[in-house]
Amino acid sequence: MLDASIFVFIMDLNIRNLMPKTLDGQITMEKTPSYFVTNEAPKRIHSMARDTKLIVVVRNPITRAISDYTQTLSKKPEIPSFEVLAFKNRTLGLIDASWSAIRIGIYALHLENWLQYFPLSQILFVSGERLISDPAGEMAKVQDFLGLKRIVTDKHFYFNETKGFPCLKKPEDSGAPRCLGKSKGRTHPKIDPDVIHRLKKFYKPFNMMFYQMIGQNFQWEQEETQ
Ligand SMILES: Nc1ncnc2c1ncn2[C@@H]1O[C@H](COP(=O)(O)OS(=O)(=O)O)[C@@H](OP(=O)(O)O)[C@H]1O
Repeated sequence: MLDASIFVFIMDLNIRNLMPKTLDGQITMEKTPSYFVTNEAPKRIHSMARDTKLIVVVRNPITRAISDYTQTLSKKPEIPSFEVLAFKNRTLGLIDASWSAIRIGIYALHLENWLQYFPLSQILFVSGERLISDPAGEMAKVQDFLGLKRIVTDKHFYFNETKGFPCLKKPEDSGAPRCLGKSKGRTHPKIDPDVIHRLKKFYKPFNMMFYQMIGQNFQWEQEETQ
């Protein structure tokens, strides 16, 4: 994940100059997880290319927070537990919304910033859950959104039992199947169910606001979270 300050620096250099040249009919894609939560990003991207199509992968914010924590933990094993970091005051049940792992999942808040510059029709929200359970279905939506022929289909994926995730088959060439790397799909630590319960209450109004803003309901409230 690109650090937000490095990202802003690259934007200042004018990212267009860093992109590969494209021919007519080709699309340039650029991916940085921190764009969505960087305040300056929508304004700068809009001033550079207002017709940019934006794709945002979202998953249950609680799972997202645990995933984020698991990633940090793998680099800094000495950090406090998730349960400790999640609260400002655990006795009062006060969630620490300034902790980035929690704050990033307040999708409605970040989206508000983007909607000042981009219409909803230019933004596709991809379900992180369906990207795992039905990667071809989710990729069909991505291809449609980008105005591409549906080249990537279920022929291209298989479920890898060892990885526990879908991987790429590469049916058209002789290349070996390819799964995402070790840093994707890590085992999450078990989190105290009371903390999960508190986080569900915390995120519910923000999730509702988000569903209303985008006219799409991800039903994260119905999920078993771990
Ligand atoms: N096919 C496949 N293989 C492996 N992992 C998959 C796949 N599809 C989605 N995921 C989920 O992607 C999560 C990692 O994505 P990141 O958020 O770290 O990506 S990034 O920061 O945008 O680069 C990662 O989160 P963790 O499970 O917490 O590691 C996965 O749940």
